[in-house]
Amino acid sequence: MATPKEILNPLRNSVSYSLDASPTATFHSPPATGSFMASLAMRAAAKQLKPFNTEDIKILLLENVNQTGRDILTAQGYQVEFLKTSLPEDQLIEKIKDVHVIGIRSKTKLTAKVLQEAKNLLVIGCFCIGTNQVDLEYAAKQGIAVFNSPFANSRSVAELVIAEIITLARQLGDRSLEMHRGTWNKVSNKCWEVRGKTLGIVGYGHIGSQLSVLAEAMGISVIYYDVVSLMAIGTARQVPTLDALLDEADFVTLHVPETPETKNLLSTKQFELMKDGAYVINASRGTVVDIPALVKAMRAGKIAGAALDVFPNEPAANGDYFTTDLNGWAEELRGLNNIILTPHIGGSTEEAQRAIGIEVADALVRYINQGTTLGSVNLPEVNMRSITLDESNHARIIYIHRNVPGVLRKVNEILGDHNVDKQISDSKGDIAYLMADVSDVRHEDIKDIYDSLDSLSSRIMTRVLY
Ligand SMILES: NC(=O)c1ccc[n+]([C@@H]2O[C@H](COP(=O)([O-])OP(=O)(O)OC[C@H]3O[C@@H](n4cnc5c(N)ncnc54)[C@H](O)[C@@H]3O)[C@@H](O)[C@H]2O)c1
Ligand SMILES: O=C(O)CC[C@@H](O)C(=O)O
Repeated sequence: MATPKEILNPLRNSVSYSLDASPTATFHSPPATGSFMASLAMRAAAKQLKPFNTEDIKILLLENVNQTGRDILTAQGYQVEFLKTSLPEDQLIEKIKDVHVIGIRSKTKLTAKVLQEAKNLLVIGCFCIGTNQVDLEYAAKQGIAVFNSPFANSRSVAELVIAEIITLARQLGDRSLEMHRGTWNKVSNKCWEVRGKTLGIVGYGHIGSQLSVLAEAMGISVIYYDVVSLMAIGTARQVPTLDALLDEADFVTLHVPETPETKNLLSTKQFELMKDGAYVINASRGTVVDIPALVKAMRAGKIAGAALDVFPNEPAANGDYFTTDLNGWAEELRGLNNIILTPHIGGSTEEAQRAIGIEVADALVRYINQGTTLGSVNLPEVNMRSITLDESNHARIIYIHRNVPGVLRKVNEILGDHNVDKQISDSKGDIAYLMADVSDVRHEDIKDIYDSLDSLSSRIMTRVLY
């Protein structure tokens, strides 16, 4: 009968080999820890190997990523450094140099300049919806996967916008401020019910469509404009152009991504096209509204109120000032009536942040441990069933490469001497992602395979998991 030590050996053995060339090259299973019975129970329950040395994985989490995400990552045995704020570029460059994983939210700018310093970086987790803060193309060219949480905070944003629609229609912000200052000002002039009014939603995606349902429940008519043709929910109606929406809507709310096309989507011309006394809500990205033009339109009485949750330049941390140093028009904005200014809190609820923490951390673990790219926003989505504990001499080869002719032939020449159990390859633009599970491989074989793949001219990143 096998001794406890022998039973655990297959896991332990896999720790003994590593390549010096690159920390991204080879990962292997963690040593078994804890009592024998506990380890045995774990083995029996676990279906998947964790094919790498977890202690080697360094993760930097910025911007107060939720505890749920931190717990999942630390439970894997990764070295997790956690900071509540984002970092200025020079400090970010210093920190990113030796980490394998970085977790951010909307404020950390991962530009090409920053990413080119990240020599060990495997994967970026955006613990939010937006990925505009990351140079996705550059990351893909370096073989760095990017994951986000595409809809875990959509409902929170939609609920905030509902609150803002009523708050603006009833001038609640101003009344509350007056009371805080000791002034009683009971007015009904230009205060409205929302029932029977028209909400114009620009961008009918996850958030826009949620909002549509909530708004209709309050007796609001919904129209929407989107660059793609989308099925209307309830009695909402798609309109063919932004101008058509602006012409009809009492409230205009923006739910588009930050792209070159959405920059200043609402500017002087668009405000002129809107109904007199209409309202503007922006909880998408700060660049989507031309704020100086909004200030003018509000001063002229054309726009009766606005709610802004996002700004072109946002402070790095709580407690930082929101001043003209950051955005030249900050004082003018603050001086307006019936304007709600919030510090990018659309997705900031306990529910959303917990769900995002779990979703993104799980995606990171899957990618680190198994190479699965399902849900990646910049690499082709490739998934294969996990290597199981019964398959102790198997290795998973991951070869991220330039999508040029002849690569698969060369890869298969290298893998040809081995038993390839499964193989899958997919491409996205110039980048291709190949995953192959090879059985009956010895440590020497793994090194040969790694070295041979890594020397191909098409190589972007090679990883071997076992
Ligand atoms: N304030 C916050 O805290 C917060 C929270 C979550 C998301 N957001 C922002 O909201 C944006 C929208 O989120 P989502 O989950 O609904 O995204 P989504 O991708 O589900 O929907 C976006 C929609 O916008 C449409 N679109 C793109 N360009 C357009 C254009 N030029 N004109 C009209 N429509 C256009 C798309 O076709 C899509 O249907 C995100 O990109 C993010 O920047 C902000
Ligand atoms: O939490 C954040 O920082 C970003 C929230 C939101 O803008 C998103 O993109 O999900």
